[in-house]
Amino acid sequence: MDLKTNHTHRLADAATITRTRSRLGTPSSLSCSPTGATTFLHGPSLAIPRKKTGILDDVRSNGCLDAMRSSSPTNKKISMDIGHGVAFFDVDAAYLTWQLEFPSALASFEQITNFAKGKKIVLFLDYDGTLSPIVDNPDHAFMSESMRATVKSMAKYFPTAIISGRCREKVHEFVGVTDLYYAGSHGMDIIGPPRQSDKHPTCIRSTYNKGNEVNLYQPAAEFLPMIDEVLSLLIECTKDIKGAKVENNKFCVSVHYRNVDEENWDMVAQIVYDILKDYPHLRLTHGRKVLEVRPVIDWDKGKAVTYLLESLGLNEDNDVLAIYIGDDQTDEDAFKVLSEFNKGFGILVSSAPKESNAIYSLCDPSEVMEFLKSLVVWKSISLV
Ligand SMILES: O=P(O)(O)OC[C@H]1O[C@H](O[C@H]2O[C@H](CO)[C@@H](O)[C@H](O)[C@H]2O)[C@H](O)[C@@H](O)[C@@H]1O
Repeated sequence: MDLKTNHTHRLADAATITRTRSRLGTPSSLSCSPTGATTFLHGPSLAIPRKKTGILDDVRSNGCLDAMRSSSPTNKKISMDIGHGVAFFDVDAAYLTWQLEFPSALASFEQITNFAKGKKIVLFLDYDGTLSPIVDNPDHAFMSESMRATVKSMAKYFPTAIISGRCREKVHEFVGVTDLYYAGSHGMDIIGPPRQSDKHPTCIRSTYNKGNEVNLYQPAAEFLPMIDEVLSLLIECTKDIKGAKVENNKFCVSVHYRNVDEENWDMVAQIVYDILKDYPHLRLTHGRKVLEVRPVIDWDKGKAVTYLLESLGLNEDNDVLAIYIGDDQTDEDAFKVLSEFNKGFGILVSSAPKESNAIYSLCDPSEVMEFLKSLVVWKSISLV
């Protein structure tokens, strides 16, 4: 794809910032220099974007706000009068009904292992909301030591890959286990096993931890300058919205609104929409209280799973059982690929009913850990 002919690169374009801000009713006292530095012409006190009724039309009419509201649902506790008072239950009736369609992978463990007998199991694990609980500050989404130990023992028995929306280096740092494959930026930055014959031209053979040979695959490499530009614009244009946080995920950008007052979510969305109007090669997807800006290339977590299976020499193997565990909308692409190509199945981590391409469910990261531990025990016993 020739990006240059269709898009004029601009570094933190002042016009875009000014246009976005004025559309949102940001005071005219705020302007931005071409380098992205903000200048307060009349003092910084007016720097918070204000809403103007009737202006934020796009995000209200295109369903974006609805998607933002419905992202990251949590289970509501239900109360029941049991005679001596009120008892609270962690699961509600709707969740139990939903589990008829998406049975618990723990409750179905025997069924799963019966099916897995004699098969080569490969594990794909999402990070946020799967291995670590969702927390308000993305920089503090740490994994517990017991989860780390569990993932480490998983890797002794099964090829295991972490596939995250975060930048690869960051998720590697969070997980801190070396004997795994890592795919960051929603699968657009993969460190995988060395491949014998490679159809992908942008693969680079390199050495990694312990001097092992690996393959680095970055299918969106040419988008890097564009992503950097948009990152600067997003940081600049959202900086006055209390609670908004822009995260650099290398080949994508996350715009978090979890800590923004709900009445200002439309402003966050409109800023992202307005900026993306100038970038037809970038698109927007929704995550858990986060808007994800990413290249339009035909690549996602599902493609990353296929790529890794190919790299492991297992894509044509009928005895493979790939298990993908994830909680997010972006994990659905991987669930779908596994079902469509009959390579395995997805397990959705959710404490609330949700539509999904997964087959099984788990409630939260603690259940994920229990499931992984059970797999390790089952495998170690079967080897004796
Ligand atoms: O593919 P994942 O590993 O699930 O990454 C998806 C995004 O996860 C992170 O954001 C989410 O988790 C945060 C920490 O719990 C939470 O504060 C945020 O609201 C969630 O959206 C991460 O920060 C993003 O960069 C990832 O894209």
